[in-house]
Amino acid sequence: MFAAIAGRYDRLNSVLSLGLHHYWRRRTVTASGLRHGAAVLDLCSGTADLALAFARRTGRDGRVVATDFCDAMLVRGRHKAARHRAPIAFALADAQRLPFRDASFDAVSVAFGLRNVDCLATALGEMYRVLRPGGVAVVLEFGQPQGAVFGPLFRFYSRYLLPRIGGWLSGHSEAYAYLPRTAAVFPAGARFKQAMREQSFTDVQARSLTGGVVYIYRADMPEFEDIIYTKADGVATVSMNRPWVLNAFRPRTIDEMLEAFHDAWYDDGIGVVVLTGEKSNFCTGGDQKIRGQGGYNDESGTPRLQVRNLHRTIREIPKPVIAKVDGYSIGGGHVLHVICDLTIASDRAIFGQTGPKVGSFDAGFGAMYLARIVGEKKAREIWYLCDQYSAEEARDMGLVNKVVPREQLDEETALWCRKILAKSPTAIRFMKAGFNADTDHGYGLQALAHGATSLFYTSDEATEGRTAFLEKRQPDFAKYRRTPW
Ligand SMILES: CC(C)(COP(=O)(O)OP(=O)(O)OC[C@H]1O[C@@H](n2cnc3c(N)ncnc32)[C@H](O)[C@@H]1OP(=O)(O)O)[C@@H](O)C(=O)NCCC(=O)NCCSC(=O)CCC(=O)c1ccccc1C(=O)O
Repeated sequence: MFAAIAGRYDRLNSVLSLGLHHYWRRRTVTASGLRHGAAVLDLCSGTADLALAFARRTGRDGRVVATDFCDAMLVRGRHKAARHRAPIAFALADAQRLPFRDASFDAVSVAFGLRNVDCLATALGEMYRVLRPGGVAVVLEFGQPQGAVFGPLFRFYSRYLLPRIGGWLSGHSEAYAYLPRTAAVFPAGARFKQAMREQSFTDVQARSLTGGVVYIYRADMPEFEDIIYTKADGVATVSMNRPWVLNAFRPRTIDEMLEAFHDAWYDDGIGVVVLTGEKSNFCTGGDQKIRGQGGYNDESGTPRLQVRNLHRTIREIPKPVIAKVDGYSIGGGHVLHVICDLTIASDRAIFGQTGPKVGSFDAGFGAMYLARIVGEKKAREIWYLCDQYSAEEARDMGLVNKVVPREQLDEETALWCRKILAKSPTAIRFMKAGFNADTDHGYGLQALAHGATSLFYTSDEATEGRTAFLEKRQPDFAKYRRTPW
């Protein structure tokens, strides 16, 4: 159908929109806020009008890639780009399976295309995937104008006049009956904003133009790569987002969590922080796959894990931190929930330490504060045996405040947040400081303990633990049992 109308597509766009489509596209480019030199991916480009508008904005140093699943449209776009000497690359591509690497564009745009895809969520997910952190998505799409006069007028135009004029000028009446049909059922406005939020876009905005005939949506790809950080109704949520390793963390993850916690600390609108993990797991501690000879390597290859600062920040932020735990809370991921003020767990949560199995330990708050919570004998059992404990067992030992069925975890956590937010923030702040005071002496111990862990990481014994995990075998520590110092 799209191939059949490609030849007359541009002229019909101008006739049917009374020339407004150029203005709408210019406004879309402006809404993106992009500058010279940016890399833009335009989806469902058709004859490349929006890609051309972007190319004018991003200039010679920029990169614009125009894609469509209809080759006949792209052929027209290619000729047009050549006529305008616009540096645009063209690619045949399905918006639901983009042939581009993760995080490779500053902006992804689409005009009048998303209502044609089979699965909107999949296409939005792909847009999110190829955007780099801090990038922007802009969508231009039809709305459904309301209002006592303009609404019925517009519906009359799109139901009766547009298909006739379109059919008459293009010779393909079905194509121009299809357009108003899909526009009328597209989830415009608030529903589309929600669809974008569900794909983790943040700061989603919608602006209606020409009385609601079209909407421009603009949304951000969060600056963070390893976490999802959101703020709503007085609650900041920090969610670890590396599901392929069950949310195990690397140096960048810890750096980003620190940044998010500091933002929540200084935001007067925030009264509670929720720490959680994406895709049904909390966290499984340090990422053993990037653990080198001296510890957890950052992207430049330097061992540098700011776990000590993160533990301090969770303790010191003058607002309660609630761990919302589903799935595994294991190793360094277990220590994180231990340090949080409160823990709410789903009935499928699993808790435990693994350090002595994988060549690691936390002899700081991970030992001392754990023992304060569950008692000396139990804390020693947890670290020496490295067993796993169910949510009910964790609750029975005082490690978890409440266990709820998985489907109630969000609502229960939100309820606890609301209860806290209704209380005096100063009273809560001083109560937290008072509770902390009892174990604040642990800071020196923590510095020594984490220093010892870093030194331990350089040893053959610790390397055996890590290597055994990666090779999926039991570690052999027998030869490291030496005469005590
Ligand atoms: C959590 C498991 C028990 C889950 O087991 P299972 O259900 O069988 O799933 P798997 O197939 O094992 O996992 C799926 C997939 O994820 C990968 N993965 C899981 N966890 C990690 C991880 N931590 N690092 C890297 N990769 C991980 C796993 O390999 C699979 O991938 P494939 O490619 O498919 O193989 C089990 O997964 C498990 O035991 N995981 C390891 C838990 C662990 O030992 N964590 C590290 C503990 S040490 C630590 O966290 C220190 C860091 C730290 O915080 C610290 C540093 C310095 C001083 C103090 C501290 C401190 O702890 O406070």
